Amino acid sequence: MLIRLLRTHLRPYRRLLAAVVALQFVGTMASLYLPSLNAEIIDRGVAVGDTGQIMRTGGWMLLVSLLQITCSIAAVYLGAKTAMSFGRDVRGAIFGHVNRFSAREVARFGAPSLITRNTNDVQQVQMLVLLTCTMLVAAPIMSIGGVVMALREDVGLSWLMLVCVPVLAIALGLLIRKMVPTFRLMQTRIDTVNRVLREQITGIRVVRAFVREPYETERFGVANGDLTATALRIGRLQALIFPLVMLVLNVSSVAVLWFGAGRVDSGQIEIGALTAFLQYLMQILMAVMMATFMLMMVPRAAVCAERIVEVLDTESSVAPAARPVTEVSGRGELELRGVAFQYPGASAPVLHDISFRAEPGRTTAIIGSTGAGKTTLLTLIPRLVDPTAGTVLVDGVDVRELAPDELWRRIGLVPQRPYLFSGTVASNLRYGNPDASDADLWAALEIAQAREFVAEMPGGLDAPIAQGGTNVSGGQRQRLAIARALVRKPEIYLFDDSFSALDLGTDARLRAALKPVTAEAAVVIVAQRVSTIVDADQIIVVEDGGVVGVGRHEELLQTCPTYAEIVASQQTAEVTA
Ligand SMILES: Nc1ncnc2c1ncn2[C@@H]1O[C@H](COP(=O)(O)OP(=O)(O)OP(=O)(O)O)[C@@H](O)[C@H]1O
Repeated sequence: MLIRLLRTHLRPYRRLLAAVVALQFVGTMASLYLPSLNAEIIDRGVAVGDTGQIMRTGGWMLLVSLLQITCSIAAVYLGAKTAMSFGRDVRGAIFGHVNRFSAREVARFGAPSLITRNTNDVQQVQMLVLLTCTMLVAAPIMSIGGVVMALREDVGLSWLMLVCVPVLAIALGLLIRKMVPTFRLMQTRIDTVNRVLREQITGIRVVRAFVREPYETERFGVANGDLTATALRIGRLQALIFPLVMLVLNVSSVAVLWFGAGRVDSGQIEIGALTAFLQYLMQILMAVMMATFMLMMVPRAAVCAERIVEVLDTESSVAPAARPVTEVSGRGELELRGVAFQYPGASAPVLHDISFRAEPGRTTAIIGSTGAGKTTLLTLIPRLVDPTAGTVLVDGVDVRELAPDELWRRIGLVPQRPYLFSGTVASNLRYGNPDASDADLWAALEIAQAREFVAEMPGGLDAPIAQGGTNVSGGQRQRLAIARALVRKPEIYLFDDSFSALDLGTDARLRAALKPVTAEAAVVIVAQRVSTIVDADQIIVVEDGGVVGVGRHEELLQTCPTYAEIVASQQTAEVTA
């Protein structure tokens, strides 16, 4: 998965990567050259008092150092650029893919996990790319080159490398092996913290109303504590890495000096060569450490890549047809034919054998007890989910065959719990029609009975709206959502209990104002209140997921006991109230 993700999303940066590799190569070669120049300056210059040699070799050292530094800086910069671009592309790909998900896939992953995958998980893989860009070439060249150069300086001390390098590699390897199982747990625990945090923030009013702060604090404390415990477990092991490397480096230095001193005394090696040998050994050990860091990142990045690819590989259950219909003639006639729907994991369908037709210029109302399946039914029309059986047709075309844009262009949905985006009143109203003029917005607000309160808001159309519309009342949010749908001028209006938060007078005025605007459109209204739908051209009575009555108000009072019961219960409630 990791390789696949890297291959796909690093492909556009092949040239950049090639430049990083080339710079790394030159920079590392320069690093490898420096200790031998060091040996030369000591043995041929300092030891024999040859100032000319010191100047010449010193000059070379300066040039080589400059080259090494320049290459390193450029490689790090270009490596970071590659990693950042990679991260941006993967985040964009996930965002675009999730955008096409149906409610089913979103529910499967859960919003907090989708957010973690698109942020923290991408960041982990991005860090691996950054580290790889910085060390992929440097580590192997430095270790192999270091061995070759060290042997050139003194073969007699080579056995020291055979001891120190494997000791460090094995010790680091053991540490990493202990860390790997914790990485997956770490990502899952980040998911959990995000979930609890999100629930607490979105449900803050309920938390307050039910005085559940202590409970929520404890719940967050547990999730937070678990995450910290996992991070600490990794941290404890990581904390051992640096001291371990330092220990091996120091012991190796002492060993080289100990054994090297004897060889210098007996004239088998010069002092400069001994210094160079020591530097090469340090370089090799540092390269081993760099490689270890990279290897340490790989398992965590692999877990994250797996989680990212899982999202990217998930096909939307409402994916468009291979050859979608892009042009449909008609005015937006809606038809449901034998539609059934079952939620994943549910034991029985929530809707079964639903058939009706909603014609342009007519209002179709759907009424039924709570939980009867009314909202579920509406979600099938714009393909938020697809039916498990039967067909939804718009102008005679199965919505699964229609190009998504063509379908959504025709539909204006006002959901039961409308969502407003952070921005302004105007940006929310223009959400489905960015070209709408201010006059269009005010006209829609007038119909939605929202003109007055928007005019009173500081800034009017430019008044700020908080994320989710939390700075306006439930009824105002509903009216803004209705205005947003009106600005769109769709052919099919779907109102899901959109008038429930309005008082009876506003409800009646709004419906009266809607009539001329929606005269040409097919209007489907889900409602709880009989008064909202009493004059509908057609009322569909839904009970336990099935249609138990179709007709006008008076007709249904005679023919449909469920409807008569709903009407009677609401009349009784009014009288008692
Ligand atoms: N995401 C879901 N997963 C599983 N079951 C669900 C889901 N959403 C709704 N249901 C179930 O489907 C049934 C129909 O729900 P739906 O929201 O469509 O009813 P409704 O008629 O709109 O109710 P209300 O009038 O209270 O809004 C209910 O029993 C509900 O518990």
